[in-house]
Amino acid sequence: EMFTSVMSVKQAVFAERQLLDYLRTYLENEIQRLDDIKRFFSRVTSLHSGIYNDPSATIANPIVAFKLVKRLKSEWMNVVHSNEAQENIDGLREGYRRMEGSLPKLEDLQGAAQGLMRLQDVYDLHVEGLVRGHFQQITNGNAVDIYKPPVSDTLSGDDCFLIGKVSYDLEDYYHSVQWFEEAVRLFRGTEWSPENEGTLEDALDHLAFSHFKVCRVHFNVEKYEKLLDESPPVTNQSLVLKRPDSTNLRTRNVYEKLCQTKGSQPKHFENPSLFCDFFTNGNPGLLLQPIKRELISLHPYVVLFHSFVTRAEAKSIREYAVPGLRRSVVASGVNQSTAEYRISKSAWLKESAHGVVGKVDQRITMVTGLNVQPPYAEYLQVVNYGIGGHYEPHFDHATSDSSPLYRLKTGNRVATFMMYLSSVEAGGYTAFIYANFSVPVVENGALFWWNLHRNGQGNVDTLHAGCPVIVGDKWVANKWVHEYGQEFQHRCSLNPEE
Ligand SMILES: O=C(O)CCC(=O)C(=O)O
Ligand SMILES: [Fe+2]
Repeated sequence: EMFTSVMSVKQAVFAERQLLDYLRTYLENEIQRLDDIKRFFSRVTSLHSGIYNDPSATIANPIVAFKLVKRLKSEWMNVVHSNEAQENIDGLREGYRRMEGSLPKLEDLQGAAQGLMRLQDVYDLHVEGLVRGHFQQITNGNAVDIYKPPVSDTLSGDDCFLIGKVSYDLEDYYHSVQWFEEAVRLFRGTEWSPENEGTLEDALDHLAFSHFKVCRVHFNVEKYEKLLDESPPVTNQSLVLKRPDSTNLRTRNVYEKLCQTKGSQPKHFENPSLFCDFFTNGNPGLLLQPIKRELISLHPYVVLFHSFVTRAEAKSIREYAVPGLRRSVVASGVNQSTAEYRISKSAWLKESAHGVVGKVDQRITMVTGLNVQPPYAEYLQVVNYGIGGHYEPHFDHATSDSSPLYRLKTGNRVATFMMYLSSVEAGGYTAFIYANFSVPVVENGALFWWNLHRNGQGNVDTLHAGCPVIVGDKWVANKWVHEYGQEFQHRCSLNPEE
């Protein structure tokens, strides 16, 4: 599940370096082997253009005759039946086999392809742009960069073919049509390569079937043949692709808009009850270095603390979490399971005695007044997002009595304290769907909000999401505070309105 965390993808770079070493050895051995054969070839060729030009005279020489017989009986056989080629390829395959455990699996390829398609959808990216390594939207007929990466790469025909194939296998013909069209266009201009999975014919074949599925009419053979013959790229202008509707279309539209923009985040000057200040919470520990507080929203109550952790603290928490990173799970009935809608890896830092984690816990208590010691809060959860990693709209608090969150026996998650432990080049906003605003990743900052009303009911306005990361290695850490132990900080109320 390498694709679920950029951290794990980074490790794949080392695996490929090792493979390069094996391939280099293989190539050197093969070049050596062919050089040896070439030497034999030249030697025998020169005999035939030299002393054998007068065969009757030469063959009479017993030495020459012996050498001819020996060559034909022995040397040719040794050359033709050499095992060296086999030994070389076996060596390469053995090296590859040793590496196999640390190489991506089929699910990683599928996950990475789906990550790209997720970016395409959520940020409304233009496929031709992606193929050229650009993150672009079409606005009034012009391609506009939403992010210009300093380093980039382009996609080949075969890359597009595989992305198309992933969606095709999932019967998602909306995406497969678009990617196969690109594959066809690119395959046309390039030669076959040994590393390719597909060919122009494969791409056309799959494109034709995808078209048929999208249009629900037979893609006529005539058109198909025309596609084969035509040399300029074929983009099917007549076909207007419609993205399949999802069950939660309303939240999807708002969610995607909030990922692309900050939404209707109220400006502080428009709403005087929103403000920024230096905050000590009356705590002597913060007197010398108050926290920069920005009140972002009143309903729900959301606060952003700037520079909540130092860069060094963020780094050591990330490093401390790496060995424990596992595919993130979500509550599913009484259990937990992995889900498409949460693509990341996470680690629970149970050793809160560890210096930095303890210090951060203390600081959360100073700023919020909340008791963050287990079992009144959960261990710190550190999260690293993957390729197009995201967390679709969800509540942090339990919405069903059977939720595994109640195992701590300290009630529901009354509040969330979420720290951004990295910056992100593009994407990855935290979006509050019903509240209609989003917060971009603020490196070393922390977001705080109450999940529950004072009456203990979940506040539906806290529905929130982590938008897909376009480019970057996004890390966050969650401290979820439970109801029990906070009675004096978050007083309860019987008022159904509170
Ligand atoms: O990554 C984000 O911005 C949000 C993460 C989140 O909501 C969560 O981990 O529960
Ligand atoms: Fe959340």
